Amino acid sequence: MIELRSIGVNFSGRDILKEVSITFHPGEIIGLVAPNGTGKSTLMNVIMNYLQPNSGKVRFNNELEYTTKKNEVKIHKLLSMMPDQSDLYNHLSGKQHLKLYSSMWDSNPQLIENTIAALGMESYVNKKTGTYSLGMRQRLCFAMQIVSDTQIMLMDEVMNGLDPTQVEIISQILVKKREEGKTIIIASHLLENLEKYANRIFFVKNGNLDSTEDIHRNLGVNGNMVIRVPEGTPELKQKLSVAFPELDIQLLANSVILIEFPKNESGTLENISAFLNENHEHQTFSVGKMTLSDLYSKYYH
Ligand SMILES: Nc1ncnc2c1ncn2[C@@H]1O[C@H](COP(=O)(O)OP(=O)(O)OP(=O)(O)O)[C@@H](O)[C@H]1O
Repeated sequence: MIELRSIGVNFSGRDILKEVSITFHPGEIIGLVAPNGTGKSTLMNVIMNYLQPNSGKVRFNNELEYTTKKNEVKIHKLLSMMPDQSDLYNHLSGKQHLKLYSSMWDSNPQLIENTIAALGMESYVNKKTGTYSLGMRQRLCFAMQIVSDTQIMLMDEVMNGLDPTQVEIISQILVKKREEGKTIIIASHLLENLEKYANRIFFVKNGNLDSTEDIHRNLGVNGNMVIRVPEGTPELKQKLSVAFPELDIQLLANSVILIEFPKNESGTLENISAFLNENHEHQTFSVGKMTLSDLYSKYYH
């Protein structure tokens, strides 16, 4: 269990984290989501004690804090941060890296073979990592953390550079680790993927961690539906806003227009469909439940 108590981090007069208080439990996958440069890595660095916060404390399992070097050693037995690809030694093989992590955390050596098999690394794990592709290096970094078998695992962009099959395999391993009672914190920009396995997701904004549950409630968008109009233009958005002033309508950077409406208002859907058919020649549009990406666009708009 990790308890963050009023964590504050300030860089050059800018609050990156503001009095953040939150508890993460065993058997939970936590998703951290935010635009680049918002504070996700900063939060992880505070949990690792790579960065001392300006205020507040982190407490582990109701007893341990970073008050002494001895405590730090104890905490780092419970905790691991997924290594970065730049941490790999090009002259060592994947297997040597796995053995290193296994011995550093004194975990069950059987986990090495199990993880190699689960991630399909058999064909290259004995080769030097200097010969690996980006995806192979990323898989190895993930495997190293899995082999460490720590109670708490922090992962920054775990799915970086992985193909869809690998993303699926790693997602399944994460779910399995959660079932074993691990606490896993993942910073990711792959929202659709995160939504599949995260128990709680937080958006970081203005130094705060806001749960998507709270955001749904506060924005009053629970159960809302969304119409997505591809190839939207500022003119079409303007026309829609005039015709439906009561609705939230956004033109996103990728030229998609998002029109949000409450689920039970089928009349609204019919009116918008009719309007689009009249004003948006030869283009299709789709209707669906509001996704995490939609919420993200709305929240960071
Ligand atoms: N040691 C530091 N000194 C000064 N500013 C820093 C330091 N570390 C991070 N920052 C700043 O704090 C902000 C948050 O950085 P952070 O690395 O936590 O972002 P992030 O959300 O993880 O971004 P990304 O998605 O790009 O990884 C950024 O503006 C960054 O420039």
